[in-house]
Amino acid sequence: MKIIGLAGMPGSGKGVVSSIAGEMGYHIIRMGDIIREEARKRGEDPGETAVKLRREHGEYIIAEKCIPKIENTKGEKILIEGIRSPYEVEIFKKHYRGFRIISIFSTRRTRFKRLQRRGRKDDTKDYQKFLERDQRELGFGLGDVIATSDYLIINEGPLHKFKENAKRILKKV
Ligand SMILES: Nc1ncnc2c1ncn2[C@@H]1O[C@H](COP(=O)(O)OP(=O)(O)OP(=O)(O)O)[C@@H](O)[C@H]1O
Repeated sequence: MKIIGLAGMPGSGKGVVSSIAGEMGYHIIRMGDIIREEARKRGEDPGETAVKLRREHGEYIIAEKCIPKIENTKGEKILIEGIRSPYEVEIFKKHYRGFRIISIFSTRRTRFKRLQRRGRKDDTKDYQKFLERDQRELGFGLGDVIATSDYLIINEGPLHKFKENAKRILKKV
């Protein structure tokens, strides 16, 4: 089984890579979906739930919730989108030899512009709010994950180039 973790700050392009991986036959597991599912049950904001879940059940909780989803997957290729902390990397490495992390980097300026354009429900046009979201993600240890990843894709240029790079790296891993 080939299993890859995907990390990057908000707006860096994780969704783009996931959809390419999907086209290549990967089964996609989104850590964000696990948080959103839990937030819905609790009637909370997903940002709040992400912090609370870790506080209540420890740093490993979101990764642990992914394991049964991975085990129930029939496919041979799995991509876990949205790894945020070194604890999560540790769990996946322990369970799956050969687990690799691909990170995506885009500058803050680029990411803010993209998120303004994307306009998903949790996207903001307020730069201060955007910085707060960045800070929350970094607080989970996302910076450490990116700094110690196995592959890095820089996403500052045109979308088609980024997609080409992503495809090449997904094939290489
Ligand atoms: N190179 C690029 N050129 C132009 N637009 C891009 C590029 N890369 C990504 N985008 C667009 O920017 C937006 C953010 O990308 P995407 O949704 O993949 O980010 P993300 O890392 O999944 O963000 P989040 O963590 O907030 O979900 C999307 O609308 C995407 O289509």
